[in-house]
Amino acid sequence: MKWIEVEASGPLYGSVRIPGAKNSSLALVAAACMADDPVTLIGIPDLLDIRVIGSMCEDLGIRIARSPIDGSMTVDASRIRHASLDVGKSSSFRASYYFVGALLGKFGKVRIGYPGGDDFVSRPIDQHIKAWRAMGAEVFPSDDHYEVRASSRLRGADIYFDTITSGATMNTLMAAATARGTTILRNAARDPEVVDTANLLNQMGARIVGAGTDTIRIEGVPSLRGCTYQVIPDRLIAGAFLAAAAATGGSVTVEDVIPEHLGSCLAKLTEIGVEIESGDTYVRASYAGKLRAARIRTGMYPLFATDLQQPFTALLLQAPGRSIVNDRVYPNRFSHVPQLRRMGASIEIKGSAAIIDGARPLRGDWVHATDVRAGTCLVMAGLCAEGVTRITGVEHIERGYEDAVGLFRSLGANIRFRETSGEAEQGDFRCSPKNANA
Ligand SMILES: CC(=O)N[C@H]1[C@@H](OP(=O)(O)OP(=O)(O)OC[C@H]2O[C@@H](n3ccc(=O)[nH]c3=O)[C@H](O)[C@@H]2O)O[C@H](CO)[C@@H](O)[C@@H]1O
Ligand SMILES: C=C(OP(=O)(O)O)C(=O)O
Repeated sequence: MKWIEVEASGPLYGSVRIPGAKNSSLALVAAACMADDPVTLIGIPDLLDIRVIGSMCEDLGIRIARSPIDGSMTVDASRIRHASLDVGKSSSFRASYYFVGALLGKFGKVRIGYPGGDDFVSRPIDQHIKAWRAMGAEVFPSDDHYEVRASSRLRGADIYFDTITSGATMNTLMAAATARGTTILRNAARDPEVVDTANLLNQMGARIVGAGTDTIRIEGVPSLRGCTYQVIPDRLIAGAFLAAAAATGGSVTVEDVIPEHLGSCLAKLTEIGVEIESGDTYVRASYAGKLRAARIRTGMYPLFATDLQQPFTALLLQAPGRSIVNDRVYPNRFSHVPQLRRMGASIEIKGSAAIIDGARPLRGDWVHATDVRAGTCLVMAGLCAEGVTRITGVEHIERGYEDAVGLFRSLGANIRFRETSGEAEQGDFRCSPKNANA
């Protein structure tokens, strides 16, 4: 068994270089598979999901190579043989559905496992399906996988998304890039990851305008070519480190970021009383003597990201008074809350909101991370708690961070991996990991 052990470490100080964005990288690697010759992607993080994609691609005859010099990834899909993806692999992460958008045009048929990834009770893909159907494809569900088939070349369509979804917007961008005619996406997501995907596709020869606004127009082209492209920095990792700086009373600079991508995050930090300084490619967050309670309501970009609500919950646990964190994107995304309660936090869930009474002492315990951002939240809580916090569910944290432990350590955090080959020794732990969800 593997877990992360965290102890109160005092204020975090220093700088971290922010890696490439996971949520962009997942789409960019799939998009790169559409080109007739190699695409080199710079800055793709070495994450679990990316490694699974690599192995899945190799099954299809796509060659993936990492440069030993700069870590750039070259995707060579010139010899792709089919689009029948391994069901187990494609079901182990959320964004496998991008391979439908990417490969449907070329093969007219994609077979793939249902999307996995973090479980927030409900994560429908009805808007992806709506778009594929509008472009002339049909979806055939089976027990553990689904198949999407189009009997002729996909055709451009006028698609209105019933809800703003980054996944369906990016997926449809890929499908439309080589479809016949014009596609218009209305009520499209405006996330930086959408713009990043459109920018890569355009560099591969696609004709996409309007990415970053709610209406995107795509003129289909017959084929796409290779190029070299750099992924954007991970705004969610950057936001989490800025929140961690404030929660521990320290000062952290995130480097190699695009500060504009952090607009709502920085606004909230300022509201909470954190001092922010930013330049062209960096942001520094510093504790300014006092934290203030706040209200946070998540929404799609440029609103406050649902992926930042958990780190901000850990921050607000340190702010005196009552804070309210309302998740409008995933109303059930509160698996971190019972874990924080085990540590002594006063948090109640009412509907889609977590009501936090802050500045109560936290104590270390065994806790379990059920998703990427819950893991970050628990690490932050552990840094502020008395005693030792032991976090299981490490594999979820590793889905989002190449080296979470190393990055926190570089800022002075008392944090390390622990591993036993068998059962934990009796008396070693205050509660067994199996009970950590209680
Ligand atoms: C791999 C990846 O990029 N994951 C991110 C992506 O997930 P993902 O792309 O899955 O999330 P979406 O942007 O699609 O979801 C946004 C909202 O739309 C809803 N929806 C989505 C699709 C659909 O067909 N029908 C539907 O109703 C969802 O339930 C959610 O309420 O954006 C989420 C919201 O910013 C983030 O939390 C995830 O980290
Ligand atoms: C929810 C997330 O990831 P995924 O969509 O891949 O499950 C996340 O990155 O916070």
